[in-house]
Amino acid sequence: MSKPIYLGVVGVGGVGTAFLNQLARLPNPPQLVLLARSSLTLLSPTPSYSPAIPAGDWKTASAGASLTTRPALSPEEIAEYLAAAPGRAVLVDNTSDVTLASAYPTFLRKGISIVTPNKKGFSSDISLWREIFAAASEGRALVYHESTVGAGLPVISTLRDLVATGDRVTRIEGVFSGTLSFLFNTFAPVGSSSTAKWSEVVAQAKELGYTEPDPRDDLNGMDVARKLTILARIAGLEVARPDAFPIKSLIPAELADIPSTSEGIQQFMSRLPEFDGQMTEIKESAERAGKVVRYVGSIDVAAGKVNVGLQQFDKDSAIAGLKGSDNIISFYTERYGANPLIVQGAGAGGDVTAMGVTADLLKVLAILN
Ligand SMILES: NC(=O)C1=CN([C@@H]2O[C@H](COP(=O)(O)OP(=O)(O)OC[C@H]3O[C@@H](n4cnc5c(N)ncnc54)[C@H](OP(=O)(O)O)[C@@H]3O)[C@@H](O)[C@H]2O)C=CC1
Ligand SMILES: N[C@@H](CC=O)C(=O)O
Ligand code: NA
Repeated sequence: MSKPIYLGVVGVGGVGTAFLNQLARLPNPPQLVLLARSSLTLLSPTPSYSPAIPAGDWKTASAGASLTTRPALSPEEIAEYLAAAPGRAVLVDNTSDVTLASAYPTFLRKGISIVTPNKKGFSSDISLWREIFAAASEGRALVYHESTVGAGLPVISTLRDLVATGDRVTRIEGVFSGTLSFLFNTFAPVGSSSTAKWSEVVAQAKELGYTEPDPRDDLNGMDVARKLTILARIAGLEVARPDAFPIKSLIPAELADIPSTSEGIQQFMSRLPEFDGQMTEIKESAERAGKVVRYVGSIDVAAGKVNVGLQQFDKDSAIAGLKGSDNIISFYTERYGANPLIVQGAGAGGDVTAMGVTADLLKVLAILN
């Protein structure tokens, strides 16, 4: 019989909640011993690390006496708790927190594997990227982050397989943001006219759980830049930082300096309608050319160049015809020649993102067991 594996989960927002629901339905789930949000941590008592936290019913269980409740713990305290568990441990980070992501090397050196949709660890300064993978081999721990690009779509695994099997990836291009795909597909659809205002569609994307916790991280292009940074690094380019190349921002200059606090986000959303005209002009300029505008990215591996921004497309092109929050990612490689390997489907949303996280966890469990 395989030994129990101990699981810590941080973040219970849109993705975290969907992940916990999927975890609760697994036939042989790991022991959930730590569950944290920004203000609260729920722990199985030491030294037994038992009872486990019920993944599907943690809110009710948190009111009972059998679990320990603490305020927020530091990443180092979480790592210490998980490292002292009586078996291998895995941390699932369902936040977008940069401090936690910066502490992945600490977890990995202690032998704690990481599964996460959080882009920050893999797309910040390249020194953190290097430290993460060095720490993983030092601690014989695993790092899986499929949902950092294209949510649950098999983008990272596909690219890693291409590289590991010796194919030469020459170019990666497409639509990498579920939010921006939804915004343009709704605001400037092909085949029908839309009267929706830009700010209304942004509010809808936020409501549907497609945006980053601060929607400006989508609108300023940084979320796409982070995804391209991750893919470029896997393809072999040493991208120093996610802002190492030009990025087109869709944030009105007047709103760029509002702070990224919850009040700041509210203020941004309530002032966005004042600037709807700017996006209408971008949409109408494409219409005058008989085209539609979309937000795309590309990596030219041979030339070492990354591009992120708006582009006009023919109405019968694959990118113009995307629906909902769909991403489309084309891999041009030596083996695939002129016909790229294409991955397409929903690129944002709690359930599809959690699918990538849960599938990664299953891969880690299969290796650790
Ligand atoms: N939504 C999507 O479609 C996709 C999301 N992702 C990534 O998934 C991650 C989560 O996104 P999403 O669920 O939408 O975000 P949410 O804002 O819905 O949830 C974030 C969660 O993280 C918690 N949190 C934030 N900071 C900390 C911290 N320092 N310590 C403990 N908990 C913290 C929040 O706590 P509290 O509950 O107390 O506020 C909240 O529970 C992000 O990295 C995002 O980029 C990736 C692909 C797609
Ligand atoms: N906000 C992101 C979520 C997935 O990474 C997006 O819209 O693509
Ligand atoms: Na993915």
